[in-house]
Amino acid sequence: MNKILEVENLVFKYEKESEVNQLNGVSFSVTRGEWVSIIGQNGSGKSTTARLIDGLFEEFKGTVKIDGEVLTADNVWQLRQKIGMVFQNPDNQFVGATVEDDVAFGMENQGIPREEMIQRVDEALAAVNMLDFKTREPARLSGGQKQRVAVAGIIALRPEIIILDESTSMLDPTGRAEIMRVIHEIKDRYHLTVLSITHDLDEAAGSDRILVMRAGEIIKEAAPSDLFATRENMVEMGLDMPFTSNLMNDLRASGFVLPERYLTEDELVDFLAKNLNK
Ligand SMILES: Nc1ncnc2c1ncn2[C@@H]1O[C@H](COP(=O)(O)OP(=O)(O)OP(=O)(O)O)[C@@H](O)[C@H]1O
Repeated sequence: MNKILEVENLVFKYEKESEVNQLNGVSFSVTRGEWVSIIGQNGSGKSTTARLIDGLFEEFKGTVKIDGEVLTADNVWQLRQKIGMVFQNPDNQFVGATVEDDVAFGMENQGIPREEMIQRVDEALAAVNMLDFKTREPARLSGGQKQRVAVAGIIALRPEIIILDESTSMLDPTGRAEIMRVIHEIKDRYHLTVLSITHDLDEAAGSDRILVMRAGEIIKEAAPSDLFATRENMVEMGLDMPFTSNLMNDLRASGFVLPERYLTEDELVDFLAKNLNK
């Protein structure tokens, strides 16, 4: 299998003097084209892991391999071009005077020709439904609109790995689903890899694989259907269940016979539509 990302035994702490590590031996790998979600309680080390992969910390133990190359202080700028990271707070990533400048910014740094840049800016803004805001000032947008523009900036760059760190947390459920659909489409079209940190379990349910973090460690790695199969599993890890799992449990309690496995929202709707009409 072609591994685009391999992380081995990462140990990291923010403060040298501290006795507590924020990452305590994190290891996992991601195959090219995969969509992997990281979930876990607040403070479990999800964002720290993502930042470390993006080369934002110099001092850590363990190795990060991107596209087969070990990340070092010497190649961080070159390897970082393969990664497009969308942070939780979009305010920290706006640099341009207008939305279009902003989306173009990363491409300018990569020396992409002007004609192609203009085309990609329009394409990316259209994908996130923000084309009408092209000449607006980013600072005046709402939190959700800023997140859309931040996603457009990354889509336009077409990095090999997209890392989403709670990148849709300011959007309402419809907006969130819309952006996720766009990222899924882009991912498939350009065969990208996605690593997504999220608190939204319904979103995580759409991934190929889920990593669960607790106290700086990965405590579980599973396909969504296996992870969400039992409530005990999730409760034990201090997590809730996705919406459909909770709904399925309630329906079972009222006497409905449902499949044992986890169903996505669409699958559950289909199942109920077929079986309620009988
Ligand atoms: N800049 C920092 N300096 C010191 N400690 C930090 C810093 N950033 C995060 N931490 C601590 O590191 C630990 C892991 O934080 P991290 O943000 O990686 O967790 P997380 O799982 O992403 O949480 P959340 O879901 O709340 O975003 C937490 O205890 C946090 O308080």
